[in-house]
Amino acid sequence: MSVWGGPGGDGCVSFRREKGEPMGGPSGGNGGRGGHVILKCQEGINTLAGARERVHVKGGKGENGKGKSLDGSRGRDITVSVPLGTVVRDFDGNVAGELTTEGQQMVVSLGGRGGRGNKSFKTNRNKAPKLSEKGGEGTQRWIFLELKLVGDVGVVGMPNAGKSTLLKQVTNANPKTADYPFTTISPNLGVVDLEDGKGLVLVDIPGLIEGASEGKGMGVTFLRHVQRNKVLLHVVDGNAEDPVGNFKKINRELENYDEELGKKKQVVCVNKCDLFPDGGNEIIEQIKEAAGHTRVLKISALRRENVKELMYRLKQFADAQPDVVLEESASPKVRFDVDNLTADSDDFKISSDPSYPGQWRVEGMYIEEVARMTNWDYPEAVERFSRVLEATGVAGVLEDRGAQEGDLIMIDRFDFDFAPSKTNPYIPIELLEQDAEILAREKMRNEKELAWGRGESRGVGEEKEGAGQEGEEGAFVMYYNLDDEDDAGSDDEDWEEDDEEMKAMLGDWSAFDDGKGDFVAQEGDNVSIL
Ligand SMILES: Nc1nc2c(ncn2[C@@H]2O[C@H](COP(=O)(O)OP(=O)(O)OP(=O)(O)O)[C@@H](O)[C@H]2O)c(=O)[nH]1
Ligand SMILES: [Mg+2]
Repeated sequence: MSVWGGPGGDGCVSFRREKGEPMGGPSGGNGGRGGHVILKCQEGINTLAGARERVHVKGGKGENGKGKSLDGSRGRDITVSVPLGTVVRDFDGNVAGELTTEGQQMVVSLGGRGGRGNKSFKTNRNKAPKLSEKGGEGTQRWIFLELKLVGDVGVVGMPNAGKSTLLKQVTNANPKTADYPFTTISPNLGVVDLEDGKGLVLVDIPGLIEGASEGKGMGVTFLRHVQRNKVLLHVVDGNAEDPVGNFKKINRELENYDEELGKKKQVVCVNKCDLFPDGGNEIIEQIKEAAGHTRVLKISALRRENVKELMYRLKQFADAQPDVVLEESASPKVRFDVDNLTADSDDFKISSDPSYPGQWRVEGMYIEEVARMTNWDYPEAVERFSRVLEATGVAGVLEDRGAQEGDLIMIDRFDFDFAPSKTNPYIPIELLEQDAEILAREKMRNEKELAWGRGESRGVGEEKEGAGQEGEEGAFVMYYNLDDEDDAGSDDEDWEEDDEEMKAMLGDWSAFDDGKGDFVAQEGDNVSIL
């Protein structure tokens, strides 16, 4: 399944315009974050079929920020319901986690961050910032879902031994049974209702043959399903040519597949005893000897002989065994809920090819994401990006490696000229701290949201791809509010006092004006940017 977090909404650049206050403060709202893609564990779903139908799942787009300091709303989270026991892996097969309890959620793809609007860039140094960020892209990845059947007892044995027949007779399941090997091609789960109200969950898997642990037959793919069962029920066809030999073969395969599986406690039933001329006692004795224990019972699955007795003994035995904790599920190897901006900003790589002098490729999750979120239409944003290059140390390393002014720098899909002397590194550390603060806040909010089980009310029926609220195109919004008295001076009170200073700072802002403003930058105007 390809999962793709929705893109974040773009931040907006706007300034308040009000009667008597032609130049209000910056009021461009932040874009909303894109919708996450979330897997949610739900009882009552028994297969991954629903999830499998959905090859591409994409979170909703965050709404763009608007004028009047209005932040865009968040893109819609998309929740995909999965059954209990779903294991989630990345493209390379690394386990990212496992969903085992009702309501448990896992973010498999984060929505992109909302871009900051210009109000967020306002500082004492720059009270009229003319830049905003673009919304971040959501992470896209392929994930693989696999259902680990969670049962008490794994039923193993040769093909045609009667495993499915037994399941059919004692549980609510109705698997196919037939007089040929490999009738069962995928695992079946059945619950035995024992009279005292307790249930016993049996997992019936396809028959195993010699060499199964090396991939022969079809059993090997299913052996991992029984790895977590507390107990194995080994079904032996007592009517086969060599029941004891078969019994040993299966045990060898289990052991070869996984040492732990080989050691797992077994209960053995010798099936089809209705066909034994001598009642099968001899076979029972031989198997007890081969097994090294006495948990061996003869039954006839078809005639339900001794079957109830077997189930009670199984239940008793299973209850006495400790729960199985598989190492794999205990420690996920990859995480899906981290985004690029929470990556370490110092973690970047610079490469150059001697046959292309003057060209440098900079790679790093953090710096690439900042580049993608930079709105290159705003000179201030470009300037800001240069400063991020300095603050993260990228510019310094480039210089150390011999990069010259005018060299081509490539970051993600962006190319630009290296201009070390042009950038103006005011307090670059503050710049990163400001970013770090925003990120930390956002992260906390996300975590809280997920902890509260946001989206719990969303049913399966709503799992369509959400369009989200599509934001307006373009991040540039001029907001004129000449008549609205109520708003006057509501947020940016300090603005009035600084009016003259502002005019000077605004530089060429009037170029964007529709004629109502009358500020024209003069040579020598102090234009400060952060
Ligand atoms: N006479 C007799 N036949 C049985 C008994 N149990 C199962 N069978 C028959 O054995 C055949 C195989 O049974 P299945 O339950 O399909 O065997 P399986 O172990 O699930 O086989 P695979 O799914 O191929 O691994 C069927 O024709 C059953 O009717 C029994 O106790 N007595
Ligand atoms: Mg079967």
